[in-house]
Amino acid sequence: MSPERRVLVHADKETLAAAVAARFVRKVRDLIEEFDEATVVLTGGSMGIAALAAINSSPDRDSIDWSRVNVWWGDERWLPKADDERNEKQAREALLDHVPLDPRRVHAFPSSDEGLDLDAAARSYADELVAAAPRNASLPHFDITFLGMGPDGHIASLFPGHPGIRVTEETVIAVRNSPKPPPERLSLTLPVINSSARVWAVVAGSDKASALGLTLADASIDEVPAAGVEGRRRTLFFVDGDAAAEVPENLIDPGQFWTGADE
Ligand SMILES: O=C(O)[C@H](O)[C@@H](O)[C@H](O)[C@H](O)COP(=O)(O)O
Repeated sequence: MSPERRVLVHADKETLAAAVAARFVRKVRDLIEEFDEATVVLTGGSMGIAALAAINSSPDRDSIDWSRVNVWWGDERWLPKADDERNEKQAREALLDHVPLDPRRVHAFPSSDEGLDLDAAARSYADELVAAAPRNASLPHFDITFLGMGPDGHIASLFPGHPGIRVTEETVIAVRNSPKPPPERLSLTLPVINSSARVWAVVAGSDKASALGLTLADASIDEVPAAGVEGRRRTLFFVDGDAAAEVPENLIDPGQFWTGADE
């Protein structure tokens, strides 16, 4: 495992979500102070949304200047805009609707009721990424990319055994036949996820233990997509005790007490 990857274990889902929230608030505040903005990429799934809800209930939530935060998504479920299962809708309800974001900085994936087909929607989000990229770059600078992980080791909508995990020429892909409903989705590709300065994977539950163990043992990305995740500066796996069951002892950081030079 790369030395830049760390596993931080927390007792249960609640303390895990609260720890992620505290670190997020601190880091985003620092980024805005230093660079005048911060860019985060959100995910769906239970822990991705639980982390957002924990940020919302953090006593320090309002210490962030939310008008300087840029929001993107790592993947989206191909559903109508108002569908309760859309990652965007869940993120809005958990956090985004409760903080004073600048709507022009919130970049949701297209929804299935906007008149685009799935492939056109992927191209449209790819164009949006290019449009937001600084000069001489092809992607925005992502500071923190959140990921959840499925029991099969999928991240975003990159599933084991699907060709999407190997796509490097595109930034956004249309996903069909997803084993996790709904079958049609949109996803950033692995190189885009890994372009992020920090990747924060939030993983809880005993059903994730085996995939997490394989991820940290550098399994093949065709079998365990999460094994390919690596932020440019730091990759943190925030996990609960149940998910950590198959993580070798020597890879477990002194937990929540670890603070790197750049978190
Ligand atoms: O749209 C989605 O479903 C996700 O973005 C997906 O990648 C999710 O993060 C994992 O499946 C983990 O989800 P759970 O935490 O619910 O297991």
